[in-house]
Amino acid sequence: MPGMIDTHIHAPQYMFIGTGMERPLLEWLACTTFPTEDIFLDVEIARNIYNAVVRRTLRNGTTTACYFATIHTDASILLADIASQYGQRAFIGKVCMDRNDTYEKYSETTEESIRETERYYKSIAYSIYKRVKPVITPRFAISCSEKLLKELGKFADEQDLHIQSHISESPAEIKEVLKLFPDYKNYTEVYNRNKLLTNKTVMAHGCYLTNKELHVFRERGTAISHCPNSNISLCSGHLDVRNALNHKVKVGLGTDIAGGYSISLLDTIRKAIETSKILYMTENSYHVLTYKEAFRLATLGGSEALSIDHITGNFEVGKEFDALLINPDAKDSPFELLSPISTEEVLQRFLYLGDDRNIKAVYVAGRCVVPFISNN
Ligand SMILES: Nc1nc2[nH]cnc2c(=O)[nH]1
Ligand SMILES: [Zn+2]
Repeated sequence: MPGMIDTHIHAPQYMFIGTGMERPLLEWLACTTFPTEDIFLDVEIARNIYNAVVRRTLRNGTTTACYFATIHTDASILLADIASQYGQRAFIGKVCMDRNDTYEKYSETTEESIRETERYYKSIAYSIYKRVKPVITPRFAISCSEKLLKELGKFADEQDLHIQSHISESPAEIKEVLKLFPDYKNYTEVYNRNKLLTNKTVMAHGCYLTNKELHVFRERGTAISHCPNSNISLCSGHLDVRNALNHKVKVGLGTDIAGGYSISLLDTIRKAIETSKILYMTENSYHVLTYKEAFRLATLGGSEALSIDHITGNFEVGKEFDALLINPDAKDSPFELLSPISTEEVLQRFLYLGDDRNIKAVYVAGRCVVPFISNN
């Protein structure tokens, strides 16, 4: 099958995956996330965690990952180096934040953030990495001044770069954004007026976007990364994917490690279907996401979200070969194939029950990357 695409994952947060999800978003950021990310100033800690996260994502069939790193430029460059060594297709952002009232230690000055983003960009863009690209990464509106947003939007525009951030994830977050940006009519406008919504932008979550805001997303060609595990784990809300798709907004899937606790896009597929079933239970006219639609979101949908659907996402002739070799009958498989079943049923069973034990090999651009090619 085609390789899967994680359109939103925080590499440093792999350090505390599966723990600390008792608090809602803003408290979770202040108490768990910022203190952990802060220690990535130490590149040896970063090396250890980044090696582990790249290996684990690849083994689970993530051929393309769109990563947030931390505010630290050198550790972010190291993540790019590790992804490249293992042969993963990756978009990697040095995180920008010049405002952090909840954990002041973990922030930059506006000038530092801009200067370091340029240094980071140059280091990746002029490197030998063929399939690792830099992403302009304002963390979210709460952690950025208007000046920083404007400068980052300008820089992304000048260099024609990818952009990633978070939007409308939780009610408390939205309330804070509207308080900090009183001259803007909604959250979407904060990014749009600062040139941060383009057809190379991926915004995570979007649970509370209004139809008017979705319309702007459609007009700009901006994508949403649907992160259902995280949305549930942090009690943030639900994205109505059907409505986003009906508005012709590009949608991909994201694990959002470690707001989400599973690194596997198979889990994200399941949670996306389950979220849509929850919405159906409150509104019977709702059309539940089918497993085929969720499979598409994890593959071609992700490539559309990242504007790389001319390169990857399915097996169309002319694209690069990003693929998984699945063995549904693996010796230690988590499911059986007892009665004769159709290929579609095998796929469905793998999507619902399979895991990395069924993924025998992973290819990126025709090169076998699992079993691993790097022995870091
Ligand atoms: N889920 C999630 N939302 C955020 N909003 C700003 N930063 C983050 C983050 O690290 N994770
Ligand atoms: Zn996130």
